[in-house]
Amino acid sequence: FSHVLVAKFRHTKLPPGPFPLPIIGNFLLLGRNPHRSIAKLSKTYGPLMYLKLGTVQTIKHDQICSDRTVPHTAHAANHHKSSLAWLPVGNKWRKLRRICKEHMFTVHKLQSSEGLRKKKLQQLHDYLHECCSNRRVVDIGEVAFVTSLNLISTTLFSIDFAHFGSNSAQEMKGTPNLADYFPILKRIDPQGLKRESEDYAGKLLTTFDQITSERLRSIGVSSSDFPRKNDLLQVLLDLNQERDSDLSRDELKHLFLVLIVGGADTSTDTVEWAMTELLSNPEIMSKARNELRTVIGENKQVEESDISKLPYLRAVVKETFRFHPVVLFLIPHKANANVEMNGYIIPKDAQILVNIWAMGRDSSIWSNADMFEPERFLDSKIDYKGHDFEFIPFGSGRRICPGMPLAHIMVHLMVASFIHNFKWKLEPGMKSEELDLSEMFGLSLHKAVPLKAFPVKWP
Ligand code: HEM
Repeated sequence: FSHVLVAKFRHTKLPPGPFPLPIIGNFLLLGRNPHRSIAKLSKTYGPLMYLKLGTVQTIKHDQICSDRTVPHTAHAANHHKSSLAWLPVGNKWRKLRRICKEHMFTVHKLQSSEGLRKKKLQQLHDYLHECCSNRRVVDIGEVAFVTSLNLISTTLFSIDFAHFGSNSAQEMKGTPNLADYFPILKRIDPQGLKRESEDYAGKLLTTFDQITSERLRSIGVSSSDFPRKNDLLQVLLDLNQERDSDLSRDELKHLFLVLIVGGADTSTDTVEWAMTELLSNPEIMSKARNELRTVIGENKQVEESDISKLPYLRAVVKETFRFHPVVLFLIPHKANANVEMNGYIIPKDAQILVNIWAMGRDSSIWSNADMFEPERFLDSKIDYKGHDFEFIPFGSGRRICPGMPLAHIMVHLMVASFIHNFKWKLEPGMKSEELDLSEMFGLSLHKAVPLKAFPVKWP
């Protein structure tokens, strides 16, 4: 195979793309919304395009290679050396993926920890109820973040990581790091993000290690004082004891770090976008709420097994993934050798960005691509499990999101909890058709202006 590539290499060239400026390359073309700028550029240069960003070479294409370009911030606390998200495809990465696939995010393991998540959703409901009684405005993104973080942390180790109304949620939010595109600036660290991440990653890793020590101690003590937990930490410790995996303490804490960081912002932002669209489209909101009323009934909590009985809710979530995918370019992949694509050469070590946002808005794939229409998914078999390549908000193939089964549960149940027993009223003077939909590009694509509204008891 590599011989063919070398031979072809002599006759072919890099994919087309705009002419790069010295040093900064095409960086200025990206602007504040690179997903939109790149989609626009691809109208001129085609679906496979070459961009030079700072000193990193970048290519956008639907086809992928499986290694990663490791961002500057992922070096904090040496996370990149043990992290599922940043390791190249190799034995260590395979071991971690296998543990996630076979022992953590299976239907069976998620069912055993369902009771833990049920409590977190009840807490969300109680908090919304309290805001409703006190006529208090709700920052939907903030509340979704606290809930997402706790849903993940409780699934992992039966512990809450955030509380409604505290700053702990905000402290964990990420900001984009300019240094990722300019390796030359790494030593200067323009935004102080490496230091911040070092601090933040270090604190979390220490916390995870303490939680593990605590659990190991409690396992040795009488079982009536410390009943066995149904969480994934217990599953991993059991595996180690059965010698079915040789996960070191170091690997364990880095695995927890990547699962929390990978899962919290993405799920939060998806829920905030879904709620933004529901509040902007009252008809869609009432269809989704009526379905919940008919299938679940009043004053009954939606359960994980109910998701399969709620086709309209599922269509709303799919449409949110199409219209507002939050991991815009997947997590950038890297070519680990010169690769031929469409007669062009993608050079070894080039960063590969797959513009999921542009795929979701492509009018040659979707009718009324610029409209939020959940109905398009009602009679369609298209799903986001990685087989329908026009719709891959979780990626596809080897690097597909391992947390997708948990994300699927979390996003559906959070949206359902927000709308099941509440109507939502915008702040005085705001109209649904005037809701601000502008985006902020970061680790995951979130709303630039937080969505705030008042819950009102319904009916
Ligand atoms: C709505 C929620 C989520 C979305 C949209 C999402 C999306 C993605 C995407 C697009 C990727 C990269 C795929 C690629 O590069 O080809 C990814 C990777 C990953 N996700 Fe998620 N994700 C979500 C939730 C979660 C959750 C809840 C967890 C864990 C609890 C998680 C853990 C990870 C990890 C560890 C990776 C890296 C996998 C690897 O590199 O091998 N994600 N996710």
